[in-house]
Amino acid sequence: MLDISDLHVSVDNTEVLHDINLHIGPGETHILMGPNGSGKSTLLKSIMGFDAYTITSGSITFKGKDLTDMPINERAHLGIGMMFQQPPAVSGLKLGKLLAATSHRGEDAIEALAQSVNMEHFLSRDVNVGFSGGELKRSEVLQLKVQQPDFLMLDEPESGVDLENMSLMGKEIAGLLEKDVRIVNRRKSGLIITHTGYILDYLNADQGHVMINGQIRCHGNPREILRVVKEKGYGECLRCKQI
Ligand SMILES: Nc1ncnc2c1ncn2[C@@H]1O[C@H](COP(=O)(O)OP(=O)(O)OP(=O)(O)O)[C@@H](O)[C@H]1O
Repeated sequence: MLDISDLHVSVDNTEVLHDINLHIGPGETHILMGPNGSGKSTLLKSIMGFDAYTITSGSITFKGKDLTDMPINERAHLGIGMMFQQPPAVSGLKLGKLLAATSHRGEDAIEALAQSVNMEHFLSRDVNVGFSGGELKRSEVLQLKVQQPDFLMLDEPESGVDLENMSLMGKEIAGLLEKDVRIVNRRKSGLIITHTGYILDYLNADQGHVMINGQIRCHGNPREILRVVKEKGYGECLRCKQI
């Protein structure tokens, strides 16, 4: 589904990502870990196609199509969706209007989806304006439920979410990734950035990757990576090729 080859990305003329290679097949969920400032969000935003992130060499291919010169809206149309670490607030635009404008769903269908994540009272509020940390994340999940992307990128879905809401979020994200569908029939894929690994309590991930200083330095079993990082820190990921 997603193929990244020899990717180099610059921000403000400074190279942030160096020689990234990543393959995510249909139905697979991958976890991305790494220290603060190592380039994880930069990778997600480069895949989404934000202007500030310049691909200086290498390629990103999604469903066989080269994304390099494709605008964000076309990438979203092709099936890429993203939950931001810090979603932007949009004054003057109601959440309900945004959801109606970005989908073919009617008011009743949007209301039902909003109820499923306890967000029905937020449809008449400006997008993300004054939302609490947990409300922001539920708003992002709601937008993804409306979009139903084939490839989900989640940037720290656990941050700012209380335990009760984490359970709701975890189950919703597992649903978006079709974890209830048999693996041979599952088509939805995901790439999830996590520092804590709490999301792994709600869904199985197939692969884990560790990014350090703009390079993916380690691949392996996500839970094993989490255990080693908790016990020994990211330095261990530089010492071993494969956890
Ligand atoms: N728009 C930008 N302008 C300048 N520098 C940027 C920009 N975006 C990212 N960077 C820099 O690129 C580096 C990687 O940032 P990024 O947000 O990708 O890290 P991260 O691994 O997601 O970190 P964290 O775990 O703290 O969220 C950082 O040094 C950051 O300051």
